[in-house]
Amino acid sequence: MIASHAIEVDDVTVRYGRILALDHATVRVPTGRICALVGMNGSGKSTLFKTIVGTVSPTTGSVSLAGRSPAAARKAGLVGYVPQSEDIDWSFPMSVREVVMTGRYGRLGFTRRPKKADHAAVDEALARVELTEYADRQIGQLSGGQRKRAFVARGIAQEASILLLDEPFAGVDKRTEATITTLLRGLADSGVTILISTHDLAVLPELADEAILLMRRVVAQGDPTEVITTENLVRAFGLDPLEASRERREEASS
Ligand SMILES: Nc1ncnc2c1ncn2[C@@H]1O[C@H](COP(=O)(O)OP(=O)(O)OP(=O)(O)O)[C@@H](O)[C@H]1O
Repeated sequence: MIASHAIEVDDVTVRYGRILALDHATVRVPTGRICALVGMNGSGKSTLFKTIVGTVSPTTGSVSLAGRSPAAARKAGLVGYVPQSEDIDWSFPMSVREVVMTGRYGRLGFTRRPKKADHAAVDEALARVELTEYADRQIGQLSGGQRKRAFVARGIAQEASILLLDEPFAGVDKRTEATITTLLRGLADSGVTILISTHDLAVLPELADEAILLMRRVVAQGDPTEVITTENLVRAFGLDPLEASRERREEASS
């Protein structure tokens, strides 16, 4: 049976020593939907991802992915994770093709030797993100937007049924943003469940079926137009959003 919610996060609290990063957060993402996770710096977005992937253990609550624990889901290759760019060592001597092939590792078996089907899956994933001509470049020799697309290709090659993307639009231009959005919509339409963290409220109407506002706890979750209200933004960001963007402009120009 297919679970109606591919991602179920129940009452999860995470502490790093004395820092409370997530406070009794409950999140549900329906199968085949795109859900945007919105929150200010330090609101717990990456921590939520790490808890879902299973690299951070909650002090309260639990996570279920298509009915499995994070460890079991990871072992079964159900979850693809596109981390923040800062979390990746771009000087690592790996080509784009090799990075995308790491998405197949869970399927390669004992010998770790890719078969014809694995090469075909990697070629197809590279084509879908329009990186075929960059396949043999070292990953550090890509632009910011191409780097994001390389990791999205890894998730596609993995044939993950749950895809987590941490800030995929940070530092990318409008064209790449549109390419990634179209690609994600196609994946969701084929049944992949997608959770994306973003600061960019402007992408939400095009991108997301659902939105979650996070401020250590879940301030609101649901239809983006109902979640992204001035009242909720003030609760999540602590400032009137117009005021916040004015402050950011002033900071940038000073
Ligand atoms: N390994 C860690 N050790 C201690 N504190 C941490 C650790 N990782 C995160 N934190 C703290 O936990 C809180 C939540 O951090 P997290 O990275 O989840 O936020 P975020 O919403 O992803 O932020 P950003 O938008 O800046 O990436 C912050 O106060 C952060 O300083």
